[in-house]
Amino acid sequence: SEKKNITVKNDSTINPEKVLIVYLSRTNNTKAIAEIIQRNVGGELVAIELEKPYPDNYQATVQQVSNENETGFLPPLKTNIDSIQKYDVIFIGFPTWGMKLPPPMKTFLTQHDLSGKTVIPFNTNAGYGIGTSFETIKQLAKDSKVLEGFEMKGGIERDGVLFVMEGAKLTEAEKNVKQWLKEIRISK
Ligand SMILES: Cc1cc2nc3c(=O)[nH]c(=O)nc-3n(C[C@H](O)[C@H](O)[C@H](O)COP(=O)(O)O)c2cc1C
Repeated sequence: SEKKNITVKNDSTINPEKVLIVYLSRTNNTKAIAEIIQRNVGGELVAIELEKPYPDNYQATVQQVSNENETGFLPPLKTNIDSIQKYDVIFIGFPTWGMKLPPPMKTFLTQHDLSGKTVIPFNTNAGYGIGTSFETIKQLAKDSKVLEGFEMKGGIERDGVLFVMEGAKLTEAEKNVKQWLKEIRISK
């Protein structure tokens, strides 16, 4: 069988089987980026699901997330990756929530030992950017090598703009992701 390898900055080569792409996505924009990464790099794609999903209502979710951030509550996950040791490269995707890393991603980073691994963040947001999310990843994955992350504008749920990653926007996303992967020297 044909073995495909991807290259990282330090010249080591890794098997796509050692790549995990884990993501949180409410309206599927970050999911679309995760799928683009998988098409270009390979790897296993895993959606983060909660034991108790957030409300459908946007404002109620904003309020709940704000409370969780204030109290440091880590919402329990339904998703558990018990084979985390077999991965060397972990892409971590999420939307910006309240200009922060969404609480479920804090749960994920707290519950999995990523020391010695390469961690690569990616994000979509409503146009206000990543906030403190990438910084928080560096703090929570302090023994990992955290590479330069990817971000782009996705939906604006507040204004009723949900999924946007189709047509010209999807083409733009594909172009941007490919460019970023080249910059961080991750290629098939
Ligand atoms: C609870 C909540 C809070 C949000 N807070 C922000 C924010 O602070 N800044 C921002 O740019 N977008 C914010 N957004 C918008 C999302 O980041 C944006 O729509 C993103 O593309 C959604 O990704 P998804 O489709 O993968 O869920 C928020 C969305 C939700 C649901």
